[in-house]
Amino acid sequence: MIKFSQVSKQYDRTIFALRDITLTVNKGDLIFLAGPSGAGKSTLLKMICGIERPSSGTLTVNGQNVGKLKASGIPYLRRNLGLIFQEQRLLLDRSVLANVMLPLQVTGAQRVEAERRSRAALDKVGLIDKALSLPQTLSGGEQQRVAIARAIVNRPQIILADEPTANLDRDNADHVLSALKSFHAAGVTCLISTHDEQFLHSANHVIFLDQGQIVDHWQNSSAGGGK
Ligand SMILES: Nc1ncnc2c1ncn2[C@@H]1O[C@H](COP(=O)(O)OP(=O)(O)OP(=O)(O)O)[C@@H](O)[C@H]1O
Repeated sequence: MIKFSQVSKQYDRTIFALRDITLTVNKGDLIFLAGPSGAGKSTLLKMICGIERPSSGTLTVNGQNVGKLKASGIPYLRRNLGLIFQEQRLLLDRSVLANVMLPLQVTGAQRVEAERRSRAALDKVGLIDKALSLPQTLSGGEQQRVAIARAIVNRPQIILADEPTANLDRDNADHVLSALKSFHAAGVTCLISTHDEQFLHSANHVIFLDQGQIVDHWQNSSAGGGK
């Protein structure tokens, strides 16, 4: 589904954000990316959705070679991706429901259908009662769950989440984690970067990055996680 073959990314001559990454993500995987600040976690996620391109090596996502995609091919690539990135903030002057409906309206869905699906997405993250509220009246954790609803409303095959629990308290972080796990349980492939020990504690599949390289990769097929 996602295949990195000896992929490196240099932002300039001196900084290797990623170095010689070889990695396969299979359909239905739930993978956490861990590692210190600057390790390359965000860069890896940004390459999968075409925000950044490989400097060398080959990256394919659903059979598409990301390094060779024209700019006009990027929206097509992202059609199958649900993105949860810090930079993609909610529009503060629109209701929660309107925010979640946006991706559907961009792809030309009928308003009634867009609203029905958006309400269903909000229901899944436990926020249907906030549909008509403005985002700033919600807590940080609730806003993050709205961002998750917006990311999944197009029924993506893959969710990419960059530090989805950053700045959240334990309760809200747990809500966010369980929302993501429920999409994984429904068959969605998830890649999640995190510093959150609690996330990692319950994880079955973790890739550790340091200075742009994979330094450890562990996978436990039984429930409960651990090395
Ligand atoms: N747009 C950019 N231009 C130049 N250098 C960048 C850019 N984005 C990231 N870098 C550098 O690339 C390296 C990897 O950064 P990246 O954001 O991928 O790490 P990270 O593991 O996600 O860190 P954090 O946990 O702090 O978010 C760092 O040295 C960073 O300074």
